[in-house]
This record gives sequence, C-alpha cells and structure tokens, in this order.
Amino acid sequence: MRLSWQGASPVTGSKESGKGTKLSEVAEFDSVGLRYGTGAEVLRDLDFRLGRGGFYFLTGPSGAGKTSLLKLLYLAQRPTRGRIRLFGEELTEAPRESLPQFRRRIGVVFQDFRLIRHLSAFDNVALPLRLSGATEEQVEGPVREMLAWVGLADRASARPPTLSGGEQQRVAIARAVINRPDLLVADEPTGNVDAEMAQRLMHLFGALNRLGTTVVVATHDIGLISATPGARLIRLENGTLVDPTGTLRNPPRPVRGQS
Ligand SMILES: Nc1ncnc2c1ncn2[C@@H]1O[C@H](COP(=O)(O)OP(=O)(O)OP(=O)(O)O)[C@@H](O)[C@H]1O
Repeated sequence: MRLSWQGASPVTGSKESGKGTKLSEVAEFDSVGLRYGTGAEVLRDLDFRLGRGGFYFLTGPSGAGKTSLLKLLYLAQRPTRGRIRLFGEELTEAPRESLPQFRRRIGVVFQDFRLIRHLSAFDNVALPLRLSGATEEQVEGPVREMLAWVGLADRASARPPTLSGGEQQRVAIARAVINRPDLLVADEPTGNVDAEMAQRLMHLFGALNRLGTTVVVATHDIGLISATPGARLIRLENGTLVDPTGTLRNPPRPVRGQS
C-alpha cells in the first residue's frame, strides 16, 4: 500500500532535499550538557550533527539519557551548557516566543503517547493538520488513510482511554507523521506493538524519510535497527556519546558498513 502523501506536496514546511541531494544539517550540538534542577549532569559533552534527510537510531542502556537528548531535539528542554542549532538557527538563547515556529516542523512520538483524552483517535491525528490551517476536506482523506495504515480504521471514533497501549501508540505515531514534519523524533515507538506492526511502522518512517524528513528513533530493539539499512547509530552511555570511531563531530557511524 502506498500512502497518498508519498506523492503529495507537504501540508506545511518545505522539503529541500530527498535522497540524492547533498545533506545539510538539521541539528548541530556543540559541547552540550543538560542537568535537571540542581542535580548532576545527565548529558555531557554532546558533539554531533544530524544531516538533513538522515535516518538515525539512538540506543543505549536504560537511564543513559536518550529521552533527555530527544527533549533537547524537540525543544522541550534547553541545554544547561553548550549550543544547539536546529534547522540552521541558533536556538540556545532564542526567545521562548520564537520556539513554536520551529516546534511545528517537528513530529514527536512520546514514550507516554500524550494523546488528548477527550478527543477521538481521528481528532488526535487530525490535530496537526487543523493547527496548520487545513480545511476539513483536506483533513478527512489523509486522516482516514493514516488510521487505516496503522490498522485503526475501525477505531477512528474511539477515545484514548478506551484504546489499548499499542493502539494509543499507533495513534500517536499517526499524529506525529500526518503533516510530513521536517524532523521526526520518536521515543521507543514500537515498544507496545507486535513484530509485524513494528515492521509496518518502520515502513511508514522509511517512506517519510525518503520524502526528506530527518528521522531519529530511540530504541532498545536491535532487530529494528538491523532491519533498517542505511540508518546511522548514535549510542549514549551514562550521558555521553560512545564513539568507537573517534569521529563524533562527523555524522554518527552507520549501522551496517555504509559510509
Ligand atoms: N525530569 C527529570 N528530573 C530529574 N531527573 C530526570 C528527569 N528526567 C530524567 N531524569 C534523569 O536523567 C537520566 C536520564 O534519563 P532519560 O529518561 O533521559 O534516560 P533514557 O536513556 O531515556 O532511559 P529509558 O531507556 O529507561 O527510557 C536518568 O538518571 C533520569 O533519572
């Protein structure tokens, strides 16, 4: 099955590159550190770049700092040290009011889903389209199609509290990808679904990536990583990036033998 947005123009934002064009950088981290409150730093000395149109897996043991790194990427946290550029703009000291315009270019799949409880599955998925000004006519087809893709065509009118964990996760994914964001950040997006659905969801991420979206997926699932050729690996241990090749300022190393 091919989703109609695979051949359509984006609803919001611009796509400068797909595969085959030179990658510029979506995110640049320079000596970034993060601490919560007065605690010890949970992230230290992060130095890396994410290329536009790249597909990245973020791995590492529980508590290593993966969710915290993702929060920096989707602007839910500011670094306590160092500098972050996103979409070519220095955001470390940007005024709070300027952040929503960047945030709208980022699709996020939260580990705890964060669906709106009183809205149906349909309305949760429709939200980013409606917020970007789409008409109801423009909303109906893509949302139905996306719900069908994630296997929830018959649950469109269900509210989140009546859905299983796996169903909520799929609604969250559909909502994150529906308006073809420039950057997709997903925290353990297949943690609650079976292997077949996990493969289907990765197919969706792959299709989005081929349209030019930079994808960052935090996961413990080695099977998922090895089934995604061309993806690159970022590994965190105890708050720092592990760098067996000594090239952290370059793009992270490829998963399987690619340069
Ligand atoms: N809001 C917070 N306040 C204080 N400490 C926090 C907060 N969020 C995370 N931490 C701490 O930061 C460290 C990294 O947590 P984080 O959730 O980023 O790890 P993780 O790699 O995503 O873990 P997991 O794989 O279990 O989800 C942990 O020691 C955690 O206790």
